[in-house]
Amino acid sequence: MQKEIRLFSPATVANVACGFDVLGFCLDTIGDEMVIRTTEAKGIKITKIEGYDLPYEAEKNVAGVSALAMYNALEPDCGFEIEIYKNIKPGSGIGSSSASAAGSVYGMNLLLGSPLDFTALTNFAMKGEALASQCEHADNLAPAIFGGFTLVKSAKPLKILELPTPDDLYATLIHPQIEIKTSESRALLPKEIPLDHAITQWANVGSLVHALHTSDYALIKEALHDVVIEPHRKQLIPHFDAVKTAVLEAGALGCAISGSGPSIFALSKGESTAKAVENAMRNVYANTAIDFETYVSKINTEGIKKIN
Ligand SMILES: Nc1ncnc2c1ncn2[C@@H]1O[C@H](COP(=O)(O)OP(=O)(O)O)[C@@H](O)[C@H]1O
Ligand SMILES: N[C@@H](CCOP(=O)(O)O)C(=O)O
Repeated sequence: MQKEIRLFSPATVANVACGFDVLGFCLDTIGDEMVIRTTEAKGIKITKIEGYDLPYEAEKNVAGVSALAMYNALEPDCGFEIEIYKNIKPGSGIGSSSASAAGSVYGMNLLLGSPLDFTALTNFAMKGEALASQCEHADNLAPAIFGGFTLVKSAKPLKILELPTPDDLYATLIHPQIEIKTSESRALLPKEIPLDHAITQWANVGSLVHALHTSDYALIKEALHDVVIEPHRKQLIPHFDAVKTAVLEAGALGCAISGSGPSIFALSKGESTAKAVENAMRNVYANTAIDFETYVSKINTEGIKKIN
């Protein structure tokens, strides 16, 4: 008998300022929907894509690549159809590719009776993510699958640490409607970094992890800085410095590039500050010719979930 499942697959913020390729958190209000269905015919088929123009061939769509990796490893006695209802614009910096790569394997696993744990699912989803970014990074996939804040302790072998989410922490995002491909934004980065920058950055990562554990908002504020990646990428994002200045004046704890951009995120203590930060972001872009969307979101501690 055919079985199907409908999922909400959330957007995510990777890097979280200081944690390039290791830190990420999951958003609440922004995400794709996906339907995964078992079929008698073997194999993986993408049968519907709405929202954005993306390839239907499983080998060219991140959802198909991760699904095929899992399918070939498990060799189940059914096939799967995938429908993607895309709300997250590809090339957004809020984990558009990750939502699809994670959603297909998460749904297949549920339909198969959950034989795999979240780390194994993330491992298969990384194969899909690699199609988009030319690199098997898990800093969007881990928060999409586990929920909350996550730290990728190592990618090979994959080890993910779940971090606590302070109750009153809110994210605000602005997404300028331009596309920055993760693969291109990664190509800009230096292969080596000065030791003093590395020292600052790993002190900030350690401090941010400690601050999340202790709900220390003052320390979150001190730790949300990126001296390694932001100087190289910020020129891709129009008005980045103006947004950062405006949101810090509006009371945000910190502000940085979301993933590889162009989205910019800020973290704030309390919803009213997060909304004031949204206004500050909007005011900067309102006087420009660039279209944009803004979002205020609680941190989503659940991750991908079954709906209906
Ligand atoms: N299901 C999918 N969802 C999003 N992007 C996809 C998908 N399948 C393939 N892609 C390709 O991946 C690229 C977008 O991924 P990426 O550059 O990492 O953006 P994002 O930061 O939004 O994840 C685009 O080239 C897009 O065509
Ligand atoms: N660590 C990666 C994260 C990319 O995130 P995305 O949302 O832009 O795909 C990077 O910074 O390259």
